[in-house]
Amino acid sequence: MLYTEASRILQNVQEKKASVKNLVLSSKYKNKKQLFALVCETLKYKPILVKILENTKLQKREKILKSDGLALVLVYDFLLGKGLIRANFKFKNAISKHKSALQSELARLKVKAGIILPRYIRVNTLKTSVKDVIDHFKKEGFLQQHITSPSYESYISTVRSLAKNHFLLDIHIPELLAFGAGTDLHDHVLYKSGEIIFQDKASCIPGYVLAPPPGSEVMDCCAAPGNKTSQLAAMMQNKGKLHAFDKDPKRTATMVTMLLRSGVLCASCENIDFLRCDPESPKYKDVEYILVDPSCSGSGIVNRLNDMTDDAMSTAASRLDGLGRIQLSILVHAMTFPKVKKLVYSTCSVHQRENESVVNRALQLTGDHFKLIMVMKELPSRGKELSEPSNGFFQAKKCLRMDPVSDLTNGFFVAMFEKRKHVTDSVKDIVEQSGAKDFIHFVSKETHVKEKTECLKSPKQINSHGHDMDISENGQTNGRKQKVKGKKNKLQVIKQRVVEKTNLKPPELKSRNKKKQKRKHRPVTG
Ligand SMILES: C[S@@+](CC[C@H](N)C(=O)[O-])C[C@H]1O[C@@H](n2cnc3c(N)ncnc32)[C@H](O)[C@@H]1O
Repeated sequence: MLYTEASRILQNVQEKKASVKNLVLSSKYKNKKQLFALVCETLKYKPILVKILENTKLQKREKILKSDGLALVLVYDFLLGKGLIRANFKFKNAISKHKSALQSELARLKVKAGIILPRYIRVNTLKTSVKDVIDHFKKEGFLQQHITSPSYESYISTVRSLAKNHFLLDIHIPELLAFGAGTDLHDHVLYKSGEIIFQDKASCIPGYVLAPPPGSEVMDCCAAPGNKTSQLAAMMQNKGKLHAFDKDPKRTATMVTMLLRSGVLCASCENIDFLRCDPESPKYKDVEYILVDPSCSGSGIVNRLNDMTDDAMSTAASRLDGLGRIQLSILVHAMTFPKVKKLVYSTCSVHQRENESVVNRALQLTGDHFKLIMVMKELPSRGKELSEPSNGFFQAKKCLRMDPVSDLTNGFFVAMFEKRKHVTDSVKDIVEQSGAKDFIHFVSKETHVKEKTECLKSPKQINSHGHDMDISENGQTNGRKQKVKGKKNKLQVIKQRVVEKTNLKPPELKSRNKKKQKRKHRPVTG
């Protein structure tokens, strides 16, 4: 029923009869969340699924798959979704007979798009040593490869040619091993015991360059599921204090489990919104190192097959601007912690709006209190200059970009800041004067309301309590709709106040400085 219903909806969407949302809501299928997700994901991957169907001639071979919609949803779920666990025998059989043809066609298309990455593992030095792990793999028959010359080209070509049972000790990150693409170590004893951690090379760089020494006090603002947190703890040799925050309760719980398995003892995990965390609190008065790795569009992540899909949603300018606003508030908020001296900002996005633009604005909003530090100058992919940097001194080249084609990692961005030594004013005052504090306050509220609204709009919430709900025409429950309306009104009031006080609409803060200098600051509350 799920697959036939999803197929019917796909067909209707194709014929432009109605929107996915309306078709799902009017469907008789009970689990709207499941149906909505299946249709949306199939649509997202449609271009690659169509190619797979054409090249394997599946529809000609299996009469049951004559309908395009049904073939698409089944192949999607088999290759990229939940693996047809909800399908009946007829459907499962029709697809699994062609398992190897389908899988190799998917792999072939990935290779063609040049997006096959090696399998990177980070050795967890809290539990073992690089030497012991290498010896372990060698004993199991894996072959260690070595680069033939110290050049980056030689390194990349060695990584590119790694076979499944080959591995290389990375030349940049000392605890990192690269294995040939397709090496599956999920059942490996070292993974299960937390001695090795799956972590893309690019994602190891923020922690590596932040390099908190043992005994230091560190903050990981957006920490779950905790890969970078455990790396930071390893660099600190479990000595010192590591505050790990995440606002998502489920992800925080996953992080706690993951950190326990990794032998992390110096971290305290809190399920909180970092924007509501008070920099003046005595709890954080000694924090000197901060990692800011906020939510982003994920457009750099290769496994999502972004290059091969029509993922217009993820790149819509308005969505990127929204993300950029949140990322900027988190970064600037982190900069206001009184003792911070080194700060790293990272995303797995390829968009300037989430990367260089955020860095540029953060520098602007915090006066000359922070300077950009060159991130790993030995790596060739650098930040991209903005066409219109809003201040003169922004040097994008100091930031690092990692690129799937030239660096064999996910697309990634890293910027590093250092607090200037000569500054005497507190960054908090500067941020208040520049209007950024009002802005952060606004974004925090806006995100909160948006999240509530999104929850209501999504079919997930319609069914989430497991009982029939009073679904109105547009799919929202009447009582909950009222509540959101109330929250939205409240947000409008806050926005109005920010606009009145700052004479601009968040996030356009450029002219704020001049105007603010003429007036005395009155912080916005509420
Ligand atoms: C890119 S992920 C972090 C990945 C993590 N650093 C790692 O390496 O495993 C971003 C995380 O930020 C969290 N997040 C987003 N906004 C936040 C906020 N205002 N306060 C705390 N956590 C936040 C999200 O819940 C998400 O888990």
